[in-house]
Amino acid sequence: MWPSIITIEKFLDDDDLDTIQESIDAAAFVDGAVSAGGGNLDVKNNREMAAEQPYVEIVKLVERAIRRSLELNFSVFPRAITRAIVNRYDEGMSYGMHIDSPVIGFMAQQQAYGSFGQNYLRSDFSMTVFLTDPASYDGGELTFASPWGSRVYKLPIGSAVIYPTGMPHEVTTVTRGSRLAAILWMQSMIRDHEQRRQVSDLNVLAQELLALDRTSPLALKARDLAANALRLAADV
Ligand SMILES: O=C(O)CCC(=O)C(=O)O
Ligand SMILES: [Fe+2]
Repeated sequence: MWPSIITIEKFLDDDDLDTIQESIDAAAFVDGAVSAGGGNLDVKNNREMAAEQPYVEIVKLVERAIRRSLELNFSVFPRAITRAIVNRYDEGMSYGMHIDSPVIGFMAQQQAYGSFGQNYLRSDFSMTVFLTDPASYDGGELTFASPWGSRVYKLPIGSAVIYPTGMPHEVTTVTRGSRLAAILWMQSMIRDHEQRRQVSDLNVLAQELLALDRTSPLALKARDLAANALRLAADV
């Protein structure tokens, strides 16, 4: 069964967003074709931030936000993440229905960093962090062809959506303004979706019991169970 699509409100805080806006204003953008994977070149029409200083600042903030998000860590259990891409869709741009590469780096024409096979990452989850106020653009909806039907996401600035990477998705044409987002891929410590869900439920339960009473024997038992379940399942 597919894992569900997760949304995280205020994934980035106001300070992060202020710094990011300064970086965006200072940045140069190049053709997004440089990172089109697995035969998606024909449907990809967007731009992405050049790999220069303002971009490095954004990558740092996004990574810090990943580390501090309990919700993300206890649902994805990230083992490795790609560097974020900051993409941009101006009026008339879109990314047609596609699926992302199952292994980032594998058969990549443009991004062959290092020797062959280095830096491969199994993409269990994809993530979009919205960097534009939705009132300032029309269109640009991240839309999934999910097993539960079509699902549309156009979230507030600073919010994020995380989805299982195999799920077909598109970004519809922007018809007014510009839509910017940071996107990245994550490999989970736990490959199997059902097993990951179990470990996740246990860890969330333990957190909730500990929040009620950090010293209750029940909470401590749940903590140990959750930790041991993760230790058993984690492939690190
Ligand atoms: O901009 C987005 O929200 C998603 C972009 C995307 O699907 C991709 O780059 O593979
Ligand atoms: Fe995609």
